[in-house]
Amino acid sequence: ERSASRQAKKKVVAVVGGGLVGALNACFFANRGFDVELYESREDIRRAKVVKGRSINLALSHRGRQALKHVGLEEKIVSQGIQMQARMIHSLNGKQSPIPYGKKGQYILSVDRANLNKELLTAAESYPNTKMNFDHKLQDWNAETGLMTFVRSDGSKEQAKADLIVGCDGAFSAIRKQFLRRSRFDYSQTYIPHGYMELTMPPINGEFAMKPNYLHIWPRNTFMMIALPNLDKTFTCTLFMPFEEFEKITTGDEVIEFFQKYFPDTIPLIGVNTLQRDYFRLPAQAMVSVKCNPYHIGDVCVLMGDAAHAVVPFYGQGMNAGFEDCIVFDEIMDQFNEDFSAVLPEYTRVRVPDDHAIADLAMYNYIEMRAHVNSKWFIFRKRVDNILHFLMPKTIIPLYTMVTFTRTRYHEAVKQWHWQNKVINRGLLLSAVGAVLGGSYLLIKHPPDLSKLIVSAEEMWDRLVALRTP
Ligand SMILES: Cc1cc2nc3c(=O)[nH]c(=O)nc-3n(C[C@H](O)[C@H](O)[C@H](O)COP(=O)(O)OP(=O)(O)OC[C@H]3O[C@@H](n4cnc5c(N)ncnc54)[C@H](O)[C@@H]3O)c2cc1C
Ligand SMILES: Cc1cnn(-c2ccc(OCc3ccccc3)c(C(=O)O)c2)c1-c1ccc(Cl)c(F)c1
Repeated sequence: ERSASRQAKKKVVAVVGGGLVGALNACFFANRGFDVELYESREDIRRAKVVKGRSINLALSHRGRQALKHVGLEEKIVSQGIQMQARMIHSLNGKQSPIPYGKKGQYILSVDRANLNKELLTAAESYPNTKMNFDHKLQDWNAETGLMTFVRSDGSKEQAKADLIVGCDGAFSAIRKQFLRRSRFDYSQTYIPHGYMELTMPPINGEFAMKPNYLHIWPRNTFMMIALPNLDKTFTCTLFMPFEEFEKITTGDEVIEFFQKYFPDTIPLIGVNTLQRDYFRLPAQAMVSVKCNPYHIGDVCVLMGDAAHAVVPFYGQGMNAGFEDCIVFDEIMDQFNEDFSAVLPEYTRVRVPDDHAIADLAMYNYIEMRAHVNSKWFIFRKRVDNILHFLMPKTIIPLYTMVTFTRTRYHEAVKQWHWQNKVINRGLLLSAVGAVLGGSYLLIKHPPDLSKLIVSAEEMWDRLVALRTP
């Protein structure tokens, strides 16, 4: 009877959304001994027949790896990823310039999205206290009672209750809908004018078409393209371009014309037919940035991952930020002894500033890259970053390094970056003033003999004229 009462005390946590963050979160809560009910609208992607489509990949970096480490999955996922040890910047003339991230051993990983999701679902399912409910699309839920209504693909409905509902149902979250009906809930969403399209770069003679251990980037201001390697020796290229530009390209010839103009080196690597086939396979997809606050309702519901903060993909941090949400929540559960009425408000207080900061940083990167960044500028900026970091490793840490290779809180990385910019600008100003003062001192101290100067200038002019006269 004691065990029954203990059994009765076990709380039920409903994780809505079995994507990357939901599946990982199920592991975190199952690890704590909760009864976890995972609800996912899609069928079990592990059972779906292997459709040899395009493999979509993502950049996994430190924050995401730390979350995987918490549930013992880091080694497994890292072993199935491909290291990208530097950026490879492709110039218009075909020149490739590798730029290290900074220190040796600092690399990001290209991981396959579907494979990662499957591994996380399998890990969640391995806990005896976790139940997987596929083909369960949340339709509505009640913030007072915690009662959820799910609809199945056969049209039938099911209801379920939980002590805690964790909304991990992505950028267009159904869980978040209830939040929107409540007062003092801040919400903003921004669609950017760019869309994205994924293209596959096949192997050439069974080998990678380009060097595999790099994040390949073609920065062309308005147009940008990146390529991440896959285990099957293909690259998944993502083309970012304004929708109005996508709409101008309507024929196979126009695709080649466009790539000839902006990404000429990729045509022989992707192949004309593959390029024309892939380009028209799917329309360009939209990118949305979502910010909201608070992330919780009472002690009943909390949002995590894209449901809480969808970010534009120009920092490669969306999944990493969502994975870090899981660690932060878990740490607060320890601090407040799993008391949801204290944990949820604290999670909002701690996490909102950081997720808003990465949303802003990703948008800043998008605007900066769209406006200024071609290959020369990209190379210049990153080389300056690396030199300053080398000269003053404790004072100047590139923003990308803080975001990608540390768990510095996102909003603190932004503060540090602003402070560093001030120091650098002040340093530049001082050295400019010093040069002017020093120069003028020398001119006053040792005035040049102007007559000699004029003679030598006249002599130079005569020589130039002589050169030009046949
Ligand atoms: C082009 C592009 C490139 C990106 N590149 C990177 C990158 O390099 N690195 C990185 O870290 N991030 C990247 N991201 C971001 C990353 O994809 C997302 O941050 C991540 O997928 C968020 O995971 P999530 O689980 O919160 O949401 P999702 O992955 O969207 O999962 C949500 C899940 O909820 C389910 N669901 C939805 N509605 C319901 C419902 N009503 N009931 C039940 N289930 C529901 C969905 O079926 C899905 O399985 C990129 C995003 C894009 C668009
Ligand atoms: C998937 C992924 C992982 N990281 N990054 C990333 C993003 C931005 C970066 O710098 C911005 C900058 C360069 C030069 C000047 C200002 C800002 C760097 C970098 O520093 O290498 C790396 C991406 C990515 C995603 C989309 C596009 Cl379009 C892209 F190019 C890269």
